[in-house]
Amino acid sequence: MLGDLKTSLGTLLPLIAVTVFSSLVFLTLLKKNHKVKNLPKGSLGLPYIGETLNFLRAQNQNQGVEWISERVTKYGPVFKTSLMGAPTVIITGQAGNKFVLGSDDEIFASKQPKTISEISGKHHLFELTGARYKLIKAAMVSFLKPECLQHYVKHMDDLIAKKLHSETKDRDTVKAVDLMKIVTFDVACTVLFGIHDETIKNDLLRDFTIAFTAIWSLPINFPGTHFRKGLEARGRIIRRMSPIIMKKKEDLTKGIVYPKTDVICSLLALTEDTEEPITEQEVMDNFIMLMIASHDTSANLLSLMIMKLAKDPKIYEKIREEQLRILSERQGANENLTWNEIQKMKYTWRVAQELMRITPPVFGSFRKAVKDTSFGGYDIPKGWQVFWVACGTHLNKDIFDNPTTFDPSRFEHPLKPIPPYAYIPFGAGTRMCIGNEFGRIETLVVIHHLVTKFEWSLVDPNEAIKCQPFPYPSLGLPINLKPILSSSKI
Ligand code: HEM
Repeated sequence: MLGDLKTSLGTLLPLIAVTVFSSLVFLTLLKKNHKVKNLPKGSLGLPYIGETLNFLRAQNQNQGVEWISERVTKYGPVFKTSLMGAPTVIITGQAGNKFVLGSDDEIFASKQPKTISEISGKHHLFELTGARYKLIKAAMVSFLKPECLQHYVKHMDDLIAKKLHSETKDRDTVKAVDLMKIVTFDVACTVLFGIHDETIKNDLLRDFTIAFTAIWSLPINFPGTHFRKGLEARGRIIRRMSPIIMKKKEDLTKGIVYPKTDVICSLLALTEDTEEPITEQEVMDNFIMLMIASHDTSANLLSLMIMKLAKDPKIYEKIREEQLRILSERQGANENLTWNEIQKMKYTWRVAQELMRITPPVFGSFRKAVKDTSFGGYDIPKGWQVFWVACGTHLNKDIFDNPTTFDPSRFEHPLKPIPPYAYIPFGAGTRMCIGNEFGRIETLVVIHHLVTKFEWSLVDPNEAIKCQPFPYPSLGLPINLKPILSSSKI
């Protein structure tokens, strides 16, 4: 992000133009709101830039929670700021989460920063509302619901075991973040999208890596910027994927594949059932969006788990015990994990839940007020952004006792029930994550293979976390990895 600013003087010229133009838009938005009497307290900072750089700097230093809590202390749980070029109201707390996440499209539209919509496209779930949103979401959910996913456990298990083996073979040290990104990308390509060709997968991974970086840059379309490189990567992804999508369409008509074969097929199958058939553009944009939504989030959770397990041998041992017990109770000659075995991984998942409580992969997300509304006694003008954050409830001592203590057992026997909209690593309400079950299975299978086959230690036990915007170890988490040779049934 700051690298973009430094590239060259040439880069700054379009930035100035964008800033001047956007400042005018920004001032117009504010002017329009002159009738609004009671805006939340807080600072809008400079026009357009607002408090963006300050916020991103805090995120980069893993101080996002502190950035929010300083303002909550100063202004209260609902406060105004300006982020990513637009006036923004940040709403914290359980009632606030319920208001933002529980409201429908008529009050808040799902709204992503320009970089996301330009790179992932404008025809996917995050950008859609109304009947089209429901239709496309239903097609994806038909593949992602547990009843369907349980048929893919064996496939995922095979893929993950092979990938972990091939990527760590003859290596004493690996960067765990890269390893997890490679594994989750491979699973998404193969299981979600039915792409099996290794060369295509490698090319796609290269371009998606460029696209991921561009999503968190300044939206300056100029040679050399991350954003321009991201748009070029999008072009290459489209050229590579078009023939694959066309072929699946033909195969679907011939009955060679069927809607539940993968997510692309389930989207293409919509063509026959709707008055307004699904377009290739819609399939493409939803493919790109889903790849972005599914891959980095799970890789992030897994990287944090690898870090936690290396730092806390007691938790590593308890998870390993659970996983070995599952293997020892296995009947017959089955070599693969089963759906039932996944359901037995209760402690392992509680560790993941507790990690996502303290360090959620998704810090928060934007909405846009579709009409004037109000919350907590303050007005929220039409056109303003609203930002919900997980930390407002995840670290609240009235909801979670000793909120900074890492204690997976709080998800086993909670002393008091967790209220709705308080634990939200996957969001909540209408726009709640539809891939949570896929993410859960993938995480548990990877951890199963890691703890039953490997021991590892951190190269730098003091490695810091940096939010980019996901909270990744800043050096990519290099680990010394050692295979465990003695376990039976492994
Ligand atoms: C640990 C893994 C994951 C985490 C922490 C996570 C988190 C989230 C969160 C917080 C949201 C809500 C965003 C908002 O309200 O603006 C969301 C939405 C979404 N996620 Fe996930 N996610 C994960 C894995 C996945 C996977 C594996 C997939 C796909 C297979 C996926 C697909 C989606 C989609 C499509 C949405 C948008 C839903 C909608 O707008 O209706 N996610 N995710």
